[in-house]
Amino acid sequence: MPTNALSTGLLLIVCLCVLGLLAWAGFCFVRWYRADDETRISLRQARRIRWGWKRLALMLELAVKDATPTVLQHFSPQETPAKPRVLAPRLHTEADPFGVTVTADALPQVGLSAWQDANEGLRDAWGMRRIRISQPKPGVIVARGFRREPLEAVIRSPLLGPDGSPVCRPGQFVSTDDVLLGWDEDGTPIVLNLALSAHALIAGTTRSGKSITVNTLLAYASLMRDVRLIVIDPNLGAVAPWWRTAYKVSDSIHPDEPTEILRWVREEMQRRERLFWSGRTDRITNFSPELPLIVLAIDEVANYTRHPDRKARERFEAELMAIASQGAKFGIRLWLLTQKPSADVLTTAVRTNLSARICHRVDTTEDFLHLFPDGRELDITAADREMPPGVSIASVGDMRTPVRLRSVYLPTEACWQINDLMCADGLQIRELPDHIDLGKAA
Ligand SMILES: Nc1ncnc2c1ncn2[C@@H]1O[C@H](COP(=O)(O)OP(=O)(O)OP(=O)(O)O)[C@@H](O)[C@H]1O
Repeated sequence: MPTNALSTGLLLIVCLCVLGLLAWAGFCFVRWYRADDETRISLRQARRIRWGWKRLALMLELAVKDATPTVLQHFSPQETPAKPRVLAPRLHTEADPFGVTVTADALPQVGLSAWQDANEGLRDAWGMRRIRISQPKPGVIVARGFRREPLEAVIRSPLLGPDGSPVCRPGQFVSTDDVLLGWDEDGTPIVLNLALSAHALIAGTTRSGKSITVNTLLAYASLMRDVRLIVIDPNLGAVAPWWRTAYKVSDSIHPDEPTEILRWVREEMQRRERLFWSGRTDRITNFSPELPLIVLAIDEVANYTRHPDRKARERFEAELMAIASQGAKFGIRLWLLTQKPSADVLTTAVRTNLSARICHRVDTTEDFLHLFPDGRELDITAADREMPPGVSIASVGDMRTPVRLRSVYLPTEACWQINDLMCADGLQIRELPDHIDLGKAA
């Protein structure tokens, strides 16, 4: 029966619409549920942007009026001419912790310059602190709205939940996973891939945020099942939370004990050399628990390279140089931390091998130039007293130019909690040093 077929068809369409709506509602709920507090605020803002868009586009001359009659209007018997239609660019919004990214179609006569002219109006109407407008390809306009400045925000590490306790588990990561170091001033995530990266240098005066930055690195390295962590730290600051689980540790102030560790690393490099023959390769790129990537972090490296015991200092520097120049291809990643990156702390030969650079606030332009030799040509500097803790100038991975980076916030207390999880999982390999009594410390 045709009527029956019609009603079945209608019912099917209604069912499909309801299913579509349910799927959409489910998607929105999951997105909302998984978002952090700041992203939820941005999600609300994104909704407001979409709802008020047509009116706003017209007011800011980002819409065009089209007087061409539609097919229906063309054949309708009206005497009066058809009302022009408002054509506003189609929008796609994406929320993140810093604001909303709006991607829009460019219309004829409403291109990049029209959007740039409307920048102030958009900023006020959308309630943003600033909007960066770009045209990544012809026909597409991107308006990146910032509710808050990425460099001013305190951004919790993704390893922590909303209450600040760890939401990670031991062995969760591998060395090829990206480590989120932080965000640049445009809200772009800055990530580091330990397996693909090389050695690194982190500099900054006291209280500039070096430890918080290195906490992230040490935490991820500890949670990676194909990474072995070695930490040398005369201040017992960065190493303390990882003391019980790191493969090798030293808090010695004299260079001899660290030199022994470096020697072991070098011997390991020699052991790995035969893999080049069997694997017909010139570098190790695949890591596993049997052949782990070795992350070797040395805090306050100046303590060793400027130690008054000249012979001991030279032995340390010789080993360090060998690892810096040859270690990367054997699967060693050297991370050196120093307050002052000057030539008497690290020789140019060592420094040139540390290709990833993170420079927190430093005292002088010379210090900055030691990390970024072409720093005078950059319009950013870390020799800036106003630079807040946790912000640095960074160049990691295949970045072409250095960026301002706000490190994610992973406090030392949270590192201890992560390490407690590792110990509970049976990964403890040593006790805390004799003189440390956790009961008393608590
Ligand atoms: N990414 C960050 N987000 C928010 N606050 C930060 C961040 N980094 C550092 N801070 C703040 O700055 C303080 C000092 O940071 P941190 O201990 O890392 O400095 P440091 O350079 O290691 O100092 P020192 O050399 O004295 O150990 C922290 O206690 C914290 O309050």
